[in-house]
Amino acid sequence: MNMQTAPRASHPAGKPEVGQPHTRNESACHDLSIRVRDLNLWYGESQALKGLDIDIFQKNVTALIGPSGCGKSTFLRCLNRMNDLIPGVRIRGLVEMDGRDVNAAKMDEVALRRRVGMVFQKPNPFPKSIYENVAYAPRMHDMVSRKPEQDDLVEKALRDAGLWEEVKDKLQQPGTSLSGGQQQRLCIARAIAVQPDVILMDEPTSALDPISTATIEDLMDKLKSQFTIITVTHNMQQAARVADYTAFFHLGEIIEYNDTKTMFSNPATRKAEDYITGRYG
Ligand SMILES: Nc1ncnc2c1ncn2[C@@H]1O[C@H](COP(=O)(O)OP(=O)(O)OP(=O)(O)O)[C@@H](O)[C@H]1O
Repeated sequence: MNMQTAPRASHPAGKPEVGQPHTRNESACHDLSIRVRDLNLWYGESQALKGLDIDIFQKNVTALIGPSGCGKSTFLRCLNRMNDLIPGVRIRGLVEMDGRDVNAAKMDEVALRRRVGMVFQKPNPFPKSIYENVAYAPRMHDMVSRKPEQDDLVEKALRDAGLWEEVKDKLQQPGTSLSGGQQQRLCIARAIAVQPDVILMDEPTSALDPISTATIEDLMDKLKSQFTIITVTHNMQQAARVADYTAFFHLGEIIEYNDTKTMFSNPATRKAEDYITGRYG
């Protein structure tokens, strides 16, 4: 890992105050993908995110960990404005992607969601063929005009998602006819087909068997050369295996954020240590 790109604690001398996130040195931000400052979110009267500060780096895997209900999925949805679809949600604070305010009135939400793909816990292919699952969005975004171009794009996305060899002879079969692990790779192919900058993954392997899980983890490792990946996981071994950086959430706050190796070998806060070692949550 390039240490210049590693997140540094805002308190490099030692342990930060509990509740005070580590954030990266702002002077070296050439590889920054997402910058979040003082992000707060309320569902009605209930505050789910409290003053989040975090920098997320391009072409790395960042894992979001923490006990159930601490705000990981809510935070993920702030990055592609999916919370806008939930009635009663109020958001205050800054989310910048490549220097542009995601919540600005002039931000085109459709364009934003093209740049920020999402993969969910439960594989959710469209009720269409394998081919159409991948081809649909690029066509909608006018990324392809001719059929051969579209065929190439579908093949590339399926290859990049590690699924091509398994489906190349049955592209017209329904996406739902695949196994759960294959469906999840199809959803990843669908997400990457529009060439996003960022892929959000919300517990992408929690519905999968260990072999499919390992396949997706290997895939994440490969895909990070092309995409910035942010993943929510309850599986500590998975975070340790796949993530370059890890953020520990607790009760709507980011308590600790660091490179994964440091987070798992030498957590700076007691809460993160207790969670990682299974003494909490
Ligand atoms: N649509 C919603 N309406 C109201 N409250 C919500 C909504 N979604 C989430 N919440 C609340 O916001 C808080 C954070 O939830 P969130 O789903 O973001 O946590 P999480 O860390 O992803 O949890 P889990 O690990 O169980 O998926 C919880 O208290 C939850 O009940």
